[in-house]
Amino acid sequence: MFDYDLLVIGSGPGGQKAAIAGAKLGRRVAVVEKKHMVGGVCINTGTIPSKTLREAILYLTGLNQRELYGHSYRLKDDITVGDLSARTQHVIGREIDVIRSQLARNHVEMLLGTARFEDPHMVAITAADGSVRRVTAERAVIAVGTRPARPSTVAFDGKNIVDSDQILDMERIPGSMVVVGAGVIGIEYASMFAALGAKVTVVEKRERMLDFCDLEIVEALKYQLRDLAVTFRFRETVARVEHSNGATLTILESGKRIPADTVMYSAGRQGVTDSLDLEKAGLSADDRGRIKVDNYYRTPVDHIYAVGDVIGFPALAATSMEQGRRAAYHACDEPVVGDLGHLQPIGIYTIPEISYVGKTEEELTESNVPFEVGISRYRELARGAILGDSYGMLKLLVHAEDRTLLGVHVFGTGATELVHIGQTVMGCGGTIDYLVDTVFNYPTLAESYKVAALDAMNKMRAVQRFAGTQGVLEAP
Ligand SMILES: Cc1cc2nc3c(=O)[nH]c(=O)nc-3n(C[C@H](O)[C@H](O)[C@H](O)COP(=O)(O)OP(=O)(O)OC[C@H]3O[C@@H](n4cnc5c(N)ncnc54)[C@H](O)[C@@H]3O)c2cc1C
Ligand SMILES: NC(=O)c1ccc[n+]([C@@H]2O[C@H](COP(=O)([O-])OP(=O)(O)OC[C@H]3O[C@@H](n4cnc5c(N)ncnc54)[C@H](O)[C@@H]3O)[C@@H](O)[C@H]2O)c1
Repeated sequence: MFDYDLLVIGSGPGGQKAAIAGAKLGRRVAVVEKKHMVGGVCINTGTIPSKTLREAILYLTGLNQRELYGHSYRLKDDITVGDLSARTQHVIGREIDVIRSQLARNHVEMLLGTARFEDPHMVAITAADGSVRRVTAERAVIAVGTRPARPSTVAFDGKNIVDSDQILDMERIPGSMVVVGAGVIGIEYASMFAALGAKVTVVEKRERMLDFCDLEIVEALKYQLRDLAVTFRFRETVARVEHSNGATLTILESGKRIPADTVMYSAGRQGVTDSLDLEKAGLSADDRGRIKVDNYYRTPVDHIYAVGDVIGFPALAATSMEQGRRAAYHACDEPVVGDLGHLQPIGIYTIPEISYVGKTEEELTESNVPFEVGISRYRELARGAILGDSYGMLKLLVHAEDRTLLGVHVFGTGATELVHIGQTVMGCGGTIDYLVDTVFNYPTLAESYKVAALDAMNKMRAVQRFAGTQGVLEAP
């Protein structure tokens, strides 16, 4: 009766995984995507280019080697935009190939164009040449993602005043830069340009940045960024940006004026729902273009699901993929177990990187959970010395009574990988006894788990001693 069992709009991480999951369950599936955007924001303008850029910057500037070879060490003296974009384009091209091939071998049809609803089961797809094709589907998954939010008062020109998509097309590396908005995107790019030697000023209207992260770790990041000549202006709002002869002047509401070669806006993102004609499907979006869903990613129209950035927080490639898979399973009447729950990791690819899973100290204190902190510093690990990372740290938050692991916070080399050891222990309901009693490879950064677990254990023992319950800690 319908052309497809499942129609997915958008080929970002959410759309891809929804499509493949549907196909694996034997459904006839198609994905609609604009010709130049296969792979979504994730591959073309977001996660992949920014993470590749970071890697290219770390390699070419030699930043991570300077502790070992001296502060003037650089792999290349005059780093150009060409040096950086060569690597980015290589990785983007490769990832698009992988996605195309995965979709094709799972018999997912790719319909190139922009989709809009004509009714709850029919979508019109306008191709680049203006031709329109109509298809019907029993169920649909909306995975259209977001685009940068642009204040109407700012005259973006794509060269000196840019958003976080346009920064990837920069013609030269700026000598100075204002970053508006200290969210994840703003801070990641601020650290990259600072590593390249740009004088970066970050303007953020809130009191602190990355307020969902552990305070001590954010302070450590701020210290490292200040060391790279980043200036922070918190509780400040940009009033306007002036532009003349290839230079900019950012004027803050407080009256401060900041001259810079480039101003980059990273002040939030907006769901790409305005061209979907949602009302024809019986749906609507909020003022930030986001669609409301239930626990199964089902919109108020039962056979239409929405996943990824278009449904809002946490707006990560990592979670979007899993939301896509779960939505497709539900749409195809396949059981879905559990939810994404409290073990969702956060990875922030600043220089140095941050990652965490579970609770922060602030959250535990607010909810009166007694906890102990175990810390390991990379500078005391042999692997830290070998790598030349003296600032990294791993922090474990441990329940003071049953010794279960409540949170893992990592700062420094490999943080986004290391966090998964703690996530696994937490997922299995493990205690730090496991980490204390396990042998880790040496020399590794993973060893930091044992060092931090021992630190927490020693602190808890000190409390026990004081309380007069000397002796071996009892297993919970
Ligand atoms: C600079 C930056 C860095 C990031 N870094 C990370 C990171 O390190 N880790 C992480 O987990 N996440 C990161 N993210 C977030 C991550 O990129 C997003 O969470 C993820 O891409 C969202 O996936 P999605 O499935 O919602 O779709 P998206 O990747 O947003 O793609 C949506 C697709 O839908 C298409 N589309 C929209 N409307 C239509 C229509 N009407 N018809 C057809 N197609 C349509 C678009 O063309 C687009 O290709 C970053 C984002 C940015 C911007
Ligand atoms: N490593 C990662 O996982 C990663 C990397 C990049 C982006 N992302 C995702 O992309 C999404 C978007 O990120 P984002 O950083 O653009 O948005 P955001 O909403 O997280 O941050 C925007 C920041 O800009 C500030 N701001 C807004 N207007 C301002 C103004 N006029 N002056 C000064 N400050 C202003 C806000 O207070 C806020 O702190 C996030 O949800 C994030 O999860 C994830």
